[in-house]
Amino acid sequence: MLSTFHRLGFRRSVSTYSGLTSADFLKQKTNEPILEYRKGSRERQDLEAALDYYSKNITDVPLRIGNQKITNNLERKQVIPSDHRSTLARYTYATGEQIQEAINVALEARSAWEKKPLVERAEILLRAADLAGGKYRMKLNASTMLGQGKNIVQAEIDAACELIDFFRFNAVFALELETYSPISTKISTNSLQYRGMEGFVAAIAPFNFTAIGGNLPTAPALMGNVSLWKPSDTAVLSNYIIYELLEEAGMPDGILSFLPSDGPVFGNTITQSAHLSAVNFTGSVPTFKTIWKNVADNLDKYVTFPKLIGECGGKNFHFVHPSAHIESVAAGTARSAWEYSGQKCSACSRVYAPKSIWPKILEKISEIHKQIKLGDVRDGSIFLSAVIDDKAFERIRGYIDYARTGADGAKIVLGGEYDDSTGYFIQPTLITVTDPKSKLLREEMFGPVVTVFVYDDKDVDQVLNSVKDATPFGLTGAVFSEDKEFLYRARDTLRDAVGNMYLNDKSTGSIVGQQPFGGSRMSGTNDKAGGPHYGLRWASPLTIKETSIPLTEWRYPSMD
Ligand SMILES: NC(=O)c1ccc[n+]([C@@H]2O[C@H](COP(=O)([O-])OP(=O)(O)OC[C@H]3O[C@@H](n4cnc5c(N)ncnc54)[C@H](O)[C@@H]3O)[C@@H](O)[C@H]2O)c1
Ligand SMILES: N[C@@H](CCC=O)C(=O)O
Repeated sequence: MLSTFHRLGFRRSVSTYSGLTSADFLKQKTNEPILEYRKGSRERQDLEAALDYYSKNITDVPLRIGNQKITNNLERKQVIPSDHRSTLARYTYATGEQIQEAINVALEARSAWEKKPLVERAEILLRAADLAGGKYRMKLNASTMLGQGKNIVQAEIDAACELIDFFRFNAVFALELETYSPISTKISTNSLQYRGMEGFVAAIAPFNFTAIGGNLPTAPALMGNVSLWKPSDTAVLSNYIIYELLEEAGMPDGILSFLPSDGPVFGNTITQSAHLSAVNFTGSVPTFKTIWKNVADNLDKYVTFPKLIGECGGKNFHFVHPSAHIESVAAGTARSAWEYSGQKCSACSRVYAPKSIWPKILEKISEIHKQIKLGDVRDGSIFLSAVIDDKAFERIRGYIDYARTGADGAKIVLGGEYDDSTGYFIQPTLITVTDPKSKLLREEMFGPVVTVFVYDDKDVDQVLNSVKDATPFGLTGAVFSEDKEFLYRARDTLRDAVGNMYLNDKSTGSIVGQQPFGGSRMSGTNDKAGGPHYGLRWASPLTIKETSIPLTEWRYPSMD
């Protein structure tokens, strides 16, 4: 495989901040290193310059359809959540007609793209990875920090490292798929081609991970598909920077259209097209259900059955056994529940803790809570910043106010304050409840709020069993126990309740190539982005049998 890249002129001369290039990656298959951004370092200075630039300049984001850059209107704004009077970018919504035009352009571009050798498409992603690691790294990080409310490290692990990893691992996993060939015999030569799907893919992205925005349209494109990319309204700028770097990496016109748009207008237009081949969605359960229902309503129209891939929400748990390592429960829970304001689909939002050690855990979490700083994303010392927008602020505030009434035996133990005068700030909050069926333990809040149910130690097995089916979700969960017999029993009991399980570790932080990610039940179709089989979801494999000895006999031997 390496020699193929060298033959194609894949050079080492690219400069990246971490020093790891795609050429190195092909030999080592390692994840993109996370930069530290210490004060005064080169990367910190460059990041601060990029933050300064985007803070002072409003960026215009066009629609991209084929070779057109459409900048009419630009009536919509992406604001900075921690300073919501400041505009980061201006953009416009694609109309239904423009989305239809993008479908036509994509269908036109599809045939030549799908016939290109996979290695040539992979090479574009590998070049894109190097651009993301070098020239574009600070643009990606600064736009993600300002637009999506991430602190330095949260932006770096997402917009730089995870994006780069998606590009590189997807490319290599796809090339590895191609190494399989079916058995051929004396009379027939058999082959399997990982053909792209007939039609177009609609890639619908969430706000919370820039890397997911980049992965949803490009993983299908790698496999020979054409994608309509609909970014989230609150991640338009960072997603467009990915579009630009892909263009620089050699992505031809028409393969990806960039279409900020009203969700229902986009959803209705793509599901009414006979040529929809797949939806690659990441976002909330209600939106995915709407899309699925739209597809069902249009089922008689389609040329091919559209594949529906959706990664959705969660109500992720930390289950603590009396033998658990207390510091690790406290640090893991504070990190998982509060970093990025609990806006990771995998964030811990419910904890089951035994009475015997809960006071010690709470003491440690309280110490952490005292040191945590909430503030503007440009302040390098913050742990978390504002939540994404006014709707999120209202939703999370509603849950905190519910807890404040004392319903379900709720008590706000840490945090509980909020203020949206400058930014959508919500303090990291910890609530205890006495009712194990409380909605605070069942519903996804998607904010920096964790709910704890303290159980009697003698009930540990009964509580473990109840966690299994306590919510409709099945995304992530963690068990903390130094008692290995219990740890593995819990792992087996909770097998259907998660797609990613953590033993003695927090429920967030999956890494491409290390923990392929996705959940089941209402958390999604569990296609494991970042894993070796993800590419298969975007192929419509074609099997070809070529016979060298003509078939002339029609009778079976048994007939004689
Ligand atoms: N499981 C995962 O891998 C994963 C990863 C990230 C986020 N998430 C989930 O995503 C959610 C947060 O993201 P969000 O707030 O951006 O989600 P969302 O459902 O509000 O929006 C997701 C996307 O769908 C679009 N949309 C809205 N209505 C639509 C319609 N009718 N048809 C087509 N598209 C439509 C939105 O504009 C946006 O681009 C949380 O529930 C989180 O758990 C899951
Ligand atoms: N891969 C991420 C979650 C993605 C969803 O938001 C994590 O596990 O931290």
